[in-house]
Amino acid sequence: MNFKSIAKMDLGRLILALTIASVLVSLANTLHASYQVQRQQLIDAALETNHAYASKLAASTDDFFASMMQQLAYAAQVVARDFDNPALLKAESERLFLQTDSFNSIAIIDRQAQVVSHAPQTLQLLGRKLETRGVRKALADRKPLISQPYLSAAGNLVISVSQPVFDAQRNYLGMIAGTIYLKHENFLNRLLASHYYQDGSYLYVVDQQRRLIYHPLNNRVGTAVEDNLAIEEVIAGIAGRREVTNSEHVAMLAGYAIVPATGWGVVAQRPKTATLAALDTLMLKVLLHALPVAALSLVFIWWCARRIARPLQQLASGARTMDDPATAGDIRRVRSWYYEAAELRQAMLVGIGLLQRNINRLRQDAQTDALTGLGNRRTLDQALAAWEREKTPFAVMSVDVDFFKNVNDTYGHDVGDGVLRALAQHMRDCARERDVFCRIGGEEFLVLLPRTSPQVALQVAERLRQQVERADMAPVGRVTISIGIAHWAGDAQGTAEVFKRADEMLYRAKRAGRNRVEVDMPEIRREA
Ligand SMILES: Nc1nc2c(ncn2[C@@H]2O[C@H](COP(=O)(O)OP(=O)(O)OP(=O)(O)O)[C@@H](O)[C@H]2O)c(=O)[nH]1
Repeated sequence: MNFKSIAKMDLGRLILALTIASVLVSLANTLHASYQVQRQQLIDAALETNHAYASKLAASTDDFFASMMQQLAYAAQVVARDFDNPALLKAESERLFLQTDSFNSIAIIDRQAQVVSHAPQTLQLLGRKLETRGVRKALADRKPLISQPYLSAAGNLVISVSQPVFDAQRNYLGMIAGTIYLKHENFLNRLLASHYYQDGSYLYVVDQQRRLIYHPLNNRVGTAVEDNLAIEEVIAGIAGRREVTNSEHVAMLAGYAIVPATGWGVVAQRPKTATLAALDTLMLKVLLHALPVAALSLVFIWWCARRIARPLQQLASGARTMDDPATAGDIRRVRSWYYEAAELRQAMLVGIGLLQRNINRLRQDAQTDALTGLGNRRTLDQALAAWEREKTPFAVMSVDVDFFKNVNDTYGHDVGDGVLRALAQHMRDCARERDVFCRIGGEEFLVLLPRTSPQVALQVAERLRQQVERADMAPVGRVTISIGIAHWAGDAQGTAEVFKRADEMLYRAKRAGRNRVEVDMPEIRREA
């Protein structure tokens, strides 16, 4: 929309357009702000939830390991009483294996790394020397230990939890170890797998080497995860929450916590898209709730805009016809119910008053002969147009001062003007209100007498002639006039002819000796 088309808009439409624009902008702004706030809230809530959940699971896992340690410590005390008794070792290892489902296997190992008992028996490790890193480290350290993941003798990816076995004299006898097969079902992954949503949320556990201890995708267990800020922080001992990108390049909202017993990190995360999925529906609801009020306010504003614009529109249409006399009445009727419109109306009324007075004066000036104050040719034309239209019969008196040149020559032009003014006054005195007097040039005058018969016109002319003849026009003294009369009967014939005939009658009067009246009707002339 360019400036020209805006300039053609009326005030009501302008207010409405402005209001619609501002309502739309504020609606969009509200939606945008509300979208941003809701979005941030959803993200914060998801991060917080994941952090809380990761912390809870880290604590549960820690408890789980503490409980395992306790069980193994008790068993270590039992077997320490008679470490050379295979039946006792077997009974204790089977008890441990069967009584809880914490371990996938139990092994009792002497200080030469030889398996002296194990459960389940299907492992067939009895008498075998275990050279795994976990076993070597546990035997070397001689203290409670949770190992890093390693490949067991049976080829399973495992972690082992072990307690040293000391006899009553604090002699080191060996160790009792429980193993957890990371890729098999066990108590640990049952505990961790309880977190699994349909919306793509999941949880995983990494050790200090960034290796996955637990992951819902079993084949990823044992693999290392690189370039993940959440993992970097959690293995550095920092619990927290942040947005990360997972190995499949999906943006995730992650919360993470540390398992103190192992230094593992538990990471719970939810896809960002799933978290924000509800937002579009939420925004639609916000929009639907906001729309009725917005629509109602638009209707209300439209109504107000019309009421505000109406007096100005009426004043504007009045301004277009200020020269029309009816406009003042129209403007007076405008209901200017507010300050500016009332002021404008008042100013326009004053302006119209001035304009009308000026127009009337100009109109009058345009139709008035400046010297005599009688009408001029324009007045004549106007009257004729109306009478021709209405077929109004009229008589014409063509009046001319006799020997006026002598007056001018003898007394001067100014005195001549005075004579013309005096003559004009005599004409006014002799005629009626509705008659039209014009000075059409020099010392020639026309008097139009509507609805007047030639006889009556003759009487009027005679009265005028005699009055002028008797008047003392000092310093000139006596002045006479000659008059020619013609009549238009309101017939089809144009009025031009009647003036011609009135002129002819005037010249006839002049030729006949002046100071006379001649009528364009033979019978009347005879009477006269
Ligand atoms: N003072 C004055 N004289 C005017 C005006 N207009 C025309 N005249 C004069 O009127 C005179 C008209 O003279 P003429 O038309 O010759 O006729 P006349 O002397 O009146 O003689 P007749 O008409 O034949 O009786 C001229 O001298 C014009 O100069 C005017 O406005 N004022």
